[in-house]
Amino acid sequence: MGIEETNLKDCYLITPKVFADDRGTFFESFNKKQFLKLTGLSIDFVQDNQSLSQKGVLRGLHFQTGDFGQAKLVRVITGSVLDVAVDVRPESKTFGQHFSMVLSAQNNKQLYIPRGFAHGFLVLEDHTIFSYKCDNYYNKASESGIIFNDQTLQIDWGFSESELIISEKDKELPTFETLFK
Ligand SMILES: Cc1cn([C@H]2C[C@H](O)[C@@H](COP(=O)(O)OP(=O)(O)O[C@H]3O[C@H](C)C(=O)[C@H](O)[C@H]3O)O2)c(=O)[nH]c1=O
Repeated sequence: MGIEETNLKDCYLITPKVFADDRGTFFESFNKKQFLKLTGLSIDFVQDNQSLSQKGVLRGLHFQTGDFGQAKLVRVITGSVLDVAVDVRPESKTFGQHFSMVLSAQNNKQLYIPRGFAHGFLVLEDHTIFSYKCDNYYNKASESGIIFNDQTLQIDWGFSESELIISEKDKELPTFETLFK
């Protein structure tokens, strides 16, 4: 497993070791001991989530507040997404900065997103299955988020807004300024 820290402290890009043979491929999608050895983080995931989306769907930017914050290990099982993690830790040197990366069934890359980050992704092809592990349970009352086209964050999603499929809930998300300034 290869691991590298992104421009955002504690946010890691992981490339699993893939074993290929004439049947296909195999890789360990998570190994707690290896993860601790390479990051120094002892993580206990308690919930796995999965979503299926068509091309143009944008989910996020979401996070849970306070004690209900979630660290996530995200990956794509089929298809591909542009995945985006935003540092929303006010005390962080990279507060308000983001990291984006294409995660796909081809590159098998995963992103570890610590608590205190907002997360979202844009789906790049139909029938994309997105799967992720969370270290805290879903808590609807603590859900928060930032509007995808936030002017402060300036995230380049690569799609025009007319092409996007976004939930009514996500269309109403507040701006970064409203939440943090
Ligand atoms: C997240 C979640 C949702 N739900 C229920 C609530 C809704 O009735 C339904 C769809 O939820 P939502 O529209 O929030 O799903 P996404 O837009 O994919 O939300 C996720 O999208 C971004 C990218 C994330 O990183 C978050 O983990 C998560 O917020 O599933 C649950 O029952 N448990 C859960 O953990």
